[in-house]
Amino acid sequence: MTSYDAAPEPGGPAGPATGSSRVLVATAVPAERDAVARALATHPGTGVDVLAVGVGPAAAAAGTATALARADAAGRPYRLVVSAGIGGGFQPDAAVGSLVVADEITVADLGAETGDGFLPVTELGFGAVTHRPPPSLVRGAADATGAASGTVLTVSTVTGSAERAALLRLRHPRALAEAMEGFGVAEAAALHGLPVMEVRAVSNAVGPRDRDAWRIGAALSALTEAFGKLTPVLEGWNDHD
Ligand SMILES: O=C(O)c1cccc(C(=O)CC[C@H]2O[C@@H](n3cnc4c(=O)[nH]cnc43)[C@H](O)[C@@H]2O)c1
Repeated sequence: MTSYDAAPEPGGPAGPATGSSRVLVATAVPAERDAVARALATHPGTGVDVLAVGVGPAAAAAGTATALARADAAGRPYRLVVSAGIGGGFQPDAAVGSLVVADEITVADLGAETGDGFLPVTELGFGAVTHRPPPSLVRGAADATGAASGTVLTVSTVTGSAERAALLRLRHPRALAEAMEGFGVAEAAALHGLPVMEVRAVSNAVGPRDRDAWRIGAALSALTEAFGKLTPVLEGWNDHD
């Protein structure tokens, strides 16, 4: 079953009888949702739902948590959550049009500025800044799609300068891409005790803002192609890490 924009209604149509086979894919915007849905349409009966939950970590966390709670209440819980969409790629490691699977989902700007630099919220004694997807799932996804695996950063502000891009890479040397939802989706999944992964098709280079250079169409096509290969991996994966 593929859902659009709202969480599946409790007791609603379609979907497998048992809840344990279900996977939730959360995108930011409808164009990304539709790109994933095009691939899911070639794999009918998968039990993979895709929702557009909004742009940014707060909308992503709220929308994902709501979908997970509704599914629980309906007695048809999800077993895996995927954050997916387009993203910025750090050059030269993640070229425009390429695919990145996160082995770490890290929020880059949750913390405090101090006289000695940025302190992540964990160093202030709170919360988390990183979620780690199951290694076997990351490997399976990367093998199936040809994606590179590395850290995907979650930012509330799209990077717009070479200086900021360089600073992010200095703080996160394994970062391949940045986007705006992964950490929010991961926090919602963690709240429900579920594993999470993130897949990004690179639409633009992280760096000086040049919106005309964003290759959104190519990235959305790459996302569709990726989910064509990824869907059997999501279906077949079991949490035995
Ligand atoms: O204008 C369109 O047609 C269109 C179609 C699909 C998606 C978009 C977006 O603007 C999606 C915003 C979404 O993309 C992520 N993103 C993409 N590049 C970056 C980046 O360099 N830094 C951070 N985030 C990026 C992000 O997750 C946004 O939610 C437009």
